[in-house]
Amino acid sequence: MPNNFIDSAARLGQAGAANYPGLDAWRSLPISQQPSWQDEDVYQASIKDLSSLPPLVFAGEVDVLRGRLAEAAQGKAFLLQGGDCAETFDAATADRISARVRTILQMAVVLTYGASLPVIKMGRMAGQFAKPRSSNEETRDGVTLPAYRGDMVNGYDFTPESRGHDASRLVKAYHTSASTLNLIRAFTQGGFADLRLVHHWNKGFTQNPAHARYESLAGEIDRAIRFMEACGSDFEALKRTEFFASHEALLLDYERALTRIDSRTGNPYATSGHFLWIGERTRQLDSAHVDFLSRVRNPIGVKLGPTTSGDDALRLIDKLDPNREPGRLTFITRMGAANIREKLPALVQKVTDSGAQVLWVTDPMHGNTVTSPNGYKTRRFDDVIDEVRGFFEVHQGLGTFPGGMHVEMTGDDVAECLGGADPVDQEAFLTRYESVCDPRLNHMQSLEMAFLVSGALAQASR
Ligand SMILES: O=C[C@H](O)[C@H](O)COP(=O)(O)O
Ligand SMILES: C=C(OP(=O)(O)O)C(=O)O
Ligand SMILES: [Mn+2]
Repeated sequence: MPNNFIDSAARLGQAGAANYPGLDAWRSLPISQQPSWQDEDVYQASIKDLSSLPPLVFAGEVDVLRGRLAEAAQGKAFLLQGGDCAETFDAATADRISARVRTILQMAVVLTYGASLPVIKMGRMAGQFAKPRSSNEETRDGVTLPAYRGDMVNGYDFTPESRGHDASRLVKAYHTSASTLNLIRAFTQGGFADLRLVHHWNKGFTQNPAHARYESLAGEIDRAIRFMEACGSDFEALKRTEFFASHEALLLDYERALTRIDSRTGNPYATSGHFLWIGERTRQLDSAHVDFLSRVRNPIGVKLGPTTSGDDALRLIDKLDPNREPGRLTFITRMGAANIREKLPALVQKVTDSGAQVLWVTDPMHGNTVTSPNGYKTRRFDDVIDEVRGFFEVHQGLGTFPGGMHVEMTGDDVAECLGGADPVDQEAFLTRYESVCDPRLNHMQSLEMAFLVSGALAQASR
């Protein structure tokens, strides 16, 4: 992340946020997917703590990201957004975080090299701790308990104690986000992301076809760097990289308590992450989530599923991006491979005709979830790739820019999605399925996807 934001950090004030007009309007609007905290005192104390803790991100960084996303909306950059479906407190370790960051860096290199286009790197990381669920409850062997809603709300263990909604977890989520972000900043600014380590990022991952292909690409990059160095170029820009943090803005009490006023501009910023998105389940026009996110200056996203109409999209633009500011609003479509070619064109056409310039991103995960015959929530790699292909085809057909990709992935060698070049089968789920919510692409499947997308992106950016 850029280093020149100390000033805005000092200026981000909590005092002003307490009375800022409109920031609490959401409280009187319909709201869904919120916890029922079991202890009011713990809840009040947690919100008080969060309100006085330092911001996790700074307004200046958020503004930089808005600028980068504006470039993507104009076809001059590509957004790569990836990470766990649900981060957990236990997995916030150096090894797990570095594997994920490395995988995103590797995917970004593949995309940048293949398409000659800047790639904006963004983790579903350092705050992705709250989950919307289809059902409030989960039943196992005749026992029914509250559903797991992310580590910010309750525990994954299937016991009544663990599944109770405990507001002290809000504060733990903040601190876990802070330490995750600290490590990400150290990695991406402190030498780990130096492009001269392009080979090194591949170390420690299992040998597989994508690994081998990556090695050969890394060799080409090495040669190009050595050539440029021999020509006397100083590669300061290659030594570090920007990396942004994002999560679904689901628990509005948490988001509101971390909202601060930037005294440079007097505008409110959600400081829990650089980029926040509204989920498919909470994007109703007159809902609390849409209202709250309409009032912060961060770039924001909205997930759009297959039932979204062109009018829904236009109304969301009017509410969330009334000034039609490129970079402000990202539509993350998650139609499903079977629907995208049929449903996406009308949506994109309507938005384009309205003159709005949103950033279009594909989430090829959430419309392609199935249950495996042996009972695991999974996705077929081929369906995921098919949705990405459909996304590129639709945009190519309309002359619009396919500006990014949003994936649930990890740097670990898990078995959660079926298929890939070194195919994962359902038997592997028995020993290597680790996700507490949705299935993620493993390291190799993530790299493989980057290789498949880089060709399509090269064509789109020509
Ligand atoms: O990540 C997205 C949702 O939280 C998740 O897909 C919901 O899953 P469920 O249908 O098992 O509740
Ligand atoms: C909840 C999620 O997705 P969606 O809102 O698209 O279902 C998610 O991204 O984890
Ligand atoms: Mn998910």
